[in-house]
Amino acid sequence: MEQLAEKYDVVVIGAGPAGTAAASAIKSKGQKVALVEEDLWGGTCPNRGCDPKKILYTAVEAKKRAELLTSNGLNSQITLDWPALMANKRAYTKEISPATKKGMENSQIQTYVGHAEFVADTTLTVGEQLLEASNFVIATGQRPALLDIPGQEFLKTSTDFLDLDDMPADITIIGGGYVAFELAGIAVSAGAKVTVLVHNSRPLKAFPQKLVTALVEQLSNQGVKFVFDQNVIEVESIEKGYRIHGENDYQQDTDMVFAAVGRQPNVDDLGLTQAGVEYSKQGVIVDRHLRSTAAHIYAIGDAAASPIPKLTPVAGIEAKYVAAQIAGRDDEITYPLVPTVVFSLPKLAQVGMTESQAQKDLARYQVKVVDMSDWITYKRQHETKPLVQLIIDKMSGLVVGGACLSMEADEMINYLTVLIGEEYTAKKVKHILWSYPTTASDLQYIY
Ligand SMILES: Cc1cc2nc3c(=O)[nH]c(=O)nc-3n(C[C@H](O)[C@H](O)[C@H](O)COP(=O)(O)OP(=O)(O)OC[C@H]3O[C@@H](n4cnc5c(N)ncnc54)[C@H](O)[C@@H]3O)c2cc1C
Ligand SMILES: NC(=O)c1ccc[n+]([C@@H]2O[C@H](COP(=O)([O-])OP(=O)(O)OC[C@H]3O[C@@H](n4cnc5c(N)ncnc54)[C@H](O)[C@@H]3O)[C@@H](O)[C@H]2O)c1
Repeated sequence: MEQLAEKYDVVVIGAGPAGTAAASAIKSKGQKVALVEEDLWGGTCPNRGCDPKKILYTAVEAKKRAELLTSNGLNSQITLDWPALMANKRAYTKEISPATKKGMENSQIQTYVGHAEFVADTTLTVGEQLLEASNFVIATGQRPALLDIPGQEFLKTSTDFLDLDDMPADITIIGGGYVAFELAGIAVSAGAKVTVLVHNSRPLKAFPQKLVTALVEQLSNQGVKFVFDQNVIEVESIEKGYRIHGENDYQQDTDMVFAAVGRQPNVDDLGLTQAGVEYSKQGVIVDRHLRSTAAHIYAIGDAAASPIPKLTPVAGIEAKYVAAQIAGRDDEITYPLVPTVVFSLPKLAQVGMTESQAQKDLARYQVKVVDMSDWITYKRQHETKPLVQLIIDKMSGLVVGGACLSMEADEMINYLTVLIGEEYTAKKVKHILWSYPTTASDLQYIY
């Protein structure tokens, strides 16, 4: 007997920040919505990404700030208690999945547990269940990429790191992006010997060279060993831990190896071909309306191959946009400025025009780097070489891009996001009465 399909206006696949926000926004517009999740409700960010990382980082940050004040007013030696810190993290994350699912159900969103797979362009299966809808939203996110090398099975990922029972004595991280720099900072602070293997000589490529070089220097001073221009070709299991083999006879033994070499979209086992949805290595191919090649199927968040940083606030904006599109709006998506922070030691943040974009037109743009070491904020904290970089449009005099390396970079970048986005002139910034002495009051010296 043929199985009857449950019918919805919209089925959303994936209950991460993108999918939950989309389902809520679509429901609030009066549509009948189902949301499918095969793993943890809430997705990557609160379960194995931003939030657990930030919980671990909060202790790391406190330790770092205390260390900077040692001999300058603080005496005690602070060490991280990894198992207790992990218990603190788990106390937070264990509530996320059930609470998120319940929250969706309380909003009258129909929830399904299992793997969604299209069987036609209007129908998908979740286990034995058939779901039919007029519109679909693919919000399936990404998973850590691994390396296609012998010993691939020994590689751990950021997900494993953020749930380690104990911090190993010696870890190696392969990669030179966000994850590598964040995990390195946490691990070295927790007492591990850390090696970062980068396959080229330019880590954190999207960030300004000078600030990245300063970050590498500061992490190195804290004990992180960076090895550049080294391609890993094999990971071998040995009696105690692993032996990493690289090109040119490079060899190194370690207790645990983490791959931090990017993320790959969860699109390959979704039955997309049956639905007429095209995809690439970057994710579901979408137009400026976030519509896939099947016009009634949208893709948002990390699963979409849109040219915008893959971050939680971006997923949220795309979710609300798609809900409005499904409800009848037809404008192209526009993004506000997207600030981004690498939570390392110290933090590295950026917003707006980048250094490499400015360098293509130096007749128009000025790149200005300011060393903030002598300012009260950084003197009192005893920070090593805090830097800020501004990109200034010489024609208008406006700041159009900013980057910052310091323990205050996350807050500084939020201020810059507002000032750049709202096109504040230097005169206007200097006219604002900021509370003093704070990160915000430093803005008057930068502009
Ligand atoms: C270690 C780490 C740290 C990060 N830190 C930050 C940060 O500090 N700030 C920031 O803004 N961003 C950060 N990010 C990025 C952020 O987590 C993502 O951008 C965000 O989670 C994307 O949301 P999403 O809903 O698109 O995808 P996800 O959160 O990945 O959710 C997708 C969901 O879809 C489900 N799914 C997949 N396939 C199917 C299927 N076929 N059927 C049913 N369900 C399916 C998955 O199980 C998952 O729950 C970090 C990421 C990582 C890995
Ligand atoms: N604070 C944050 O906002 C935050 C934190 C973590 C992750 N994220 C998100 O997750 C994404 C993934 O982070 P990530 O660090 O894994 O990726 P990434 O894209 O930031 O960096 C990947 C790194 O791996 C290197 N690499 C690529 N292929 C390689 C190979 N075959 N061998 C060796 N090295 C290789 C790249 O050169 C690069 O240095 C980020 O782009 C971001 O969207 C955000």
